[in-house]
Amino acid sequence: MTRRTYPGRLASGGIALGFLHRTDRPHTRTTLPHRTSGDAIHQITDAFDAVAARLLELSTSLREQGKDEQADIMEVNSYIAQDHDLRGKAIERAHHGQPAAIAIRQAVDTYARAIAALDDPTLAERAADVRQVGRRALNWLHGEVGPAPDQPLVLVAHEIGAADLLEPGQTVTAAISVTGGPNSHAAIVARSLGIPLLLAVDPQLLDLPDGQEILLDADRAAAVTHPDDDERTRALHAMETARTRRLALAEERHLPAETLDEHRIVLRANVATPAEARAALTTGAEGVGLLRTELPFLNHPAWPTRNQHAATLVPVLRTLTGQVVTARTLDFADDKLPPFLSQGRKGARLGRGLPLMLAQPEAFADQFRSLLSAGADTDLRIMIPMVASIDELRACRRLLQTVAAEAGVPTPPLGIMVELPEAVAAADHLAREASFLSIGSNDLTCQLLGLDRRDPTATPAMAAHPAVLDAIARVVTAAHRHNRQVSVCGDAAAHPLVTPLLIGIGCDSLSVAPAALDEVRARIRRLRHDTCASLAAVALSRETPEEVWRLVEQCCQPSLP
Ligand SMILES: C=C(OP(=O)(O)O)C(=O)O
Repeated sequence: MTRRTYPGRLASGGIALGFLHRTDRPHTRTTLPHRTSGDAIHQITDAFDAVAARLLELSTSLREQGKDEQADIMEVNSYIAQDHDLRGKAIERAHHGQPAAIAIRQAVDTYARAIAALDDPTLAERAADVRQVGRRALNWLHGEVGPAPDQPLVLVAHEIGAADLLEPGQTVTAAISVTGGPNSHAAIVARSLGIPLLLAVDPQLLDLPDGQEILLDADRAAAVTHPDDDERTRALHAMETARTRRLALAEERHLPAETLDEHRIVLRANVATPAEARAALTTGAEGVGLLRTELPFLNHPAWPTRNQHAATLVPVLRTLTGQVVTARTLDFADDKLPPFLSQGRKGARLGRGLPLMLAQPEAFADQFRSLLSAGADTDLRIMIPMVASIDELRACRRLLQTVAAEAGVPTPPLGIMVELPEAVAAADHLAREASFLSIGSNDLTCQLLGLDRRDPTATPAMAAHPAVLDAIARVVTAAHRHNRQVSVCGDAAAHPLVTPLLIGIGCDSLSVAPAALDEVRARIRRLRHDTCASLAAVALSRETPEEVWRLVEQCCQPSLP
């Protein structure tokens, strides 16, 4: 028994112990058991039908348990298994004489590769879903959908899928994957279930036999085979502590996000789907601080029409009836350009969302029309991304006023995202005319520090860089001079080393992922606003983010449950 450590990249933290179970062992048999009596074409159809039905069953059972976000993911996977294009590609190969398993494998590869080639990180993750569906179809053909062992499992795969983590009748304590990204569905599900997930491990791990004990240790971002007794005890203890902590944080949901010296912070959620909107309300969000509207259109062939906007907006806004909803207009930026904008634009400054939208006033007006109508039962606010100048804000307002007048409804509050250095420089003018300001710390940090958003060093903690803090402080001062509220809706709002600084600088509101709401609320409730203000003042005089992180660690680390 050799002990070995496999380092990786953490996509979901925690410590867990369990027995290795590989979910995607290669099929070695050349002949298939007779799952179906028909030819290859029938086998393909039956395999995809069986997978679609299984995933739908899984989705229904998750929905019955109130796990809507996970249910939605399974439902989407089931639609992939029903996709005519995908099946068609496999059937075409079968027509040319290929056996069902090979036809499915090749069709799935081609389909997934075509999606991944769009060079968009979000779609690359959808390609992973297609491969998972393909793997399930192949498993079905090989008769390998039996129940998993009744033990605490550490799932291991070349590429873990969300459905692997959700399969009922098994206890998954952790998962390890050779490939996959931190934004994959598997990573989202792992984080929402509190299952530690390690990515980018050495593929040699795949050669280990099922059933051997394996430890996933977030502190070391590593998996360890044959852990010793001390490691085992520590892991079991950490697992129990994490479970108790999640329950304790949830106990505070009904309490306001207020510091010990009674400074109130408005705590909202960032959402894009109805499932996230439901999760936000369940976890006590005071409405939505950022509704991302562009995500459904990243693979869209043309500017979305009014009806296409409505199809995506109505379900999520219906969930949010009566709530504050800060809806951001389409934000097609360099790192998320749909095909109809990407040609020849890579890296070009024009790739930023707002100039593109203003160059298409009819497309822009269509989104306003849909928002006004779909959001009629919400407390709707509209937010413009990537604003660089007062002229841009005025152009947006004129268009919104025209659309609202046509519809015979009042013009909703119109605010801006501050995520460009130009907006920081023009903060005073912008604050005078915008109804509210929201700091997009993800982009602003990268813009100010010259980082690419896909750069692994572009972490939310980098918002503690004194240059970024200084920019945020300027925006807050300008906004408060004009009685405008400032929110932060980038990921830094939820980072333990940045939240106290944002509160200390004077941000009025934080908007975070629904999964982070309990933790951020509990953190706010254990901070003092006056301490945060002194801390922020000192941080602004420091030179590096490392110095600021140390400062926060020393004076402002509340002990959460
Ligand atoms: C919230 C932000 O926008 P995005 O949706 O691009 O992350 C941001 O940049 O901080």
